[in-house]
Amino acid sequence: MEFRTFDIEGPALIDLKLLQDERGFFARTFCTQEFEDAGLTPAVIQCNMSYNYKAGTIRGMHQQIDPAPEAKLVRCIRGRILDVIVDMRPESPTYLQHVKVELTEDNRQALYVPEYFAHGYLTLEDDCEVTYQVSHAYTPNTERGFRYDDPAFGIDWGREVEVISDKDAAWPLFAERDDVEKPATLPAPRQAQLKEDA
Ligand SMILES: Cc1cn([C@H]2C[C@H](O)[C@@H](COP(=O)(O)OP(=O)(O)O[C@H]3O[C@@H](C)C(=O)[C@@H](O)[C@H]3O)O2)c(=O)[nH]c1=O
Repeated sequence: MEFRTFDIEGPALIDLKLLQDERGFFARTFCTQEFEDAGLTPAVIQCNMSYNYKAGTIRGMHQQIDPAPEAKLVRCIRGRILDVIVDMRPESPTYLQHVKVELTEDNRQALYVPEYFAHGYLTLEDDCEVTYQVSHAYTPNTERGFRYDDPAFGIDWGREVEVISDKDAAWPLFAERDDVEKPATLPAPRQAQLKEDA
């Protein structure tokens, strides 16, 4: 695997190393040692899959807080998604900034989502399937959610959202909440860059 990092501390974009032969290829998709060497949390407690009928379906933005924070490794195995994470660590110099990547069945990339980040994705085609492994058992009462279109994040999703759960449509806006740490002035929204592109 090849790990690329962003100018936000923590997340990583992971490329597979394909070992090709006449049958096709072999690739390692997860390795405790390689994750440790790259400074990522390697715990896998649960593996999940979600399927989406329609392009324009959004899930998120979801965050697990203490005492059950989750690191995630997200991969799109069918179709194309826009995967977005927001730095929700108040002590971070990049608090409220986001990472946005396109994960597709063709690029086979995975996004490593560190603990405390909010995560969401938008399908760019019909019939998208996403798998992700998580570092903590699902704990519904530590889930916190944010609006995908929250002006505090300023995420450009690039297309209309057509399908959203009632739960995700109803999250309160960052500016109106009392369960988050608010800076005296909200920073301008910013999308992180891959280090090699910065
Ligand atoms: C996430 C999850 C949900 N569920 C249940 C709760 C509910 O009945 C049903 C659907 O849940 P949700 O609507 O929360 O599913 P979904 O919107 O797909 O939630 C997921 O969104 C993405 C963006 C993430 O980052 C994931 O961690 C997870 O939060 O599945 C579990 O039983 N175990 C789980 O681990």
